[in-house]
Amino acid sequence: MHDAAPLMEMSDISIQFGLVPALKQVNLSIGRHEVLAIVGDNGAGKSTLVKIMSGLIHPASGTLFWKGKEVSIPTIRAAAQLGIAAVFQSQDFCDNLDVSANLFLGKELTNKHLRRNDEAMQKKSREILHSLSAAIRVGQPMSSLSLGQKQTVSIARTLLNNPDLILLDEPTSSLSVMQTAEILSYIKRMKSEGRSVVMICHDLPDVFAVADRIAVMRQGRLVSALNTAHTSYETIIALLSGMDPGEVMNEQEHRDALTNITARTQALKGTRTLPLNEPREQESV
Ligand SMILES: Nc1ncnc2c1ncn2[C@@H]1O[C@H](COP(=O)(O)OP(=O)(O)OP(=O)(O)O)[C@@H](O)[C@H]1O
Repeated sequence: MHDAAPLMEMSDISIQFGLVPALKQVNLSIGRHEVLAIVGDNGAGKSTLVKIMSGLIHPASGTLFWKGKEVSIPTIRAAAQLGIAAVFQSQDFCDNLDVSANLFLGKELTNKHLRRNDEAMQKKSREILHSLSAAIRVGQPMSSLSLGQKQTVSIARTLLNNPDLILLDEPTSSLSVMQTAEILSYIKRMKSEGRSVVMICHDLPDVFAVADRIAVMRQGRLVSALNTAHTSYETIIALLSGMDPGEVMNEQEHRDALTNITARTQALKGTRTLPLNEPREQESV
């Protein structure tokens, strides 16, 4: 494994559902300690891409690298073993159980007599919620939680295995302004703990509030992946609406986007070390 390699690299990833090409030769890297937002219209391929990262579906072609090493991610369990955890939109909770029991749903801790160890689960749940600064009591019934608090529990669940990469599918959709602010603060906190986060998001203010880079997808292609600090709402909207990257990017964006692919390939082969903050483009068309 190469410490300087990106956390994950997706190279030439394609997949088709029947006659529908959902992803077409997508090249995308996820840096260490990076928040990457994926934006795009309905059907652009965002969820499919994230499902491939999470082991839910498998690409028809292309290669995945994890910390510089080629991997396949055939199952969610394989993803978890690598250090990848995901929150998808439909989360199953048991409303009759408390927060701690829901956090450990399907992964219950047991004592030496193989009985469920509620005390240990509550202790760990408290630690995780505290690490997020979430104001939720572990003994609270799930049914008493707001939508935002349920989303918090979903995110807390991902932290059980101490993952390096957390995948969030529209984590702020349907949330109030305050709830959204809370979820965004958790994303920042996870990054500050050294994790990387990939989030699919339709809301550009949320994207600009937390993302280090923004990957724009359209019709199964990655149009561009831009440093948030060097781009604007106008550029992202223009890319989303189908304009050519060359037409809408400013000089700095161009510089980011043109960082040469050879360096990236050399880094993958271990022959050159890319600094972590160096943009890893061309992650585009
Ligand atoms: N299981 C599937 N079977 C058939 N077609 C699928 C399947 N999953 C996705 N697709 C198709 O693949 C394309 C990409 O879908 P995907 O869900 O990845 O897009 P998306 O960008 O996440 O869209 P949305 O924002 O609406 O969730 C779409 O045309 C979609 O209809």
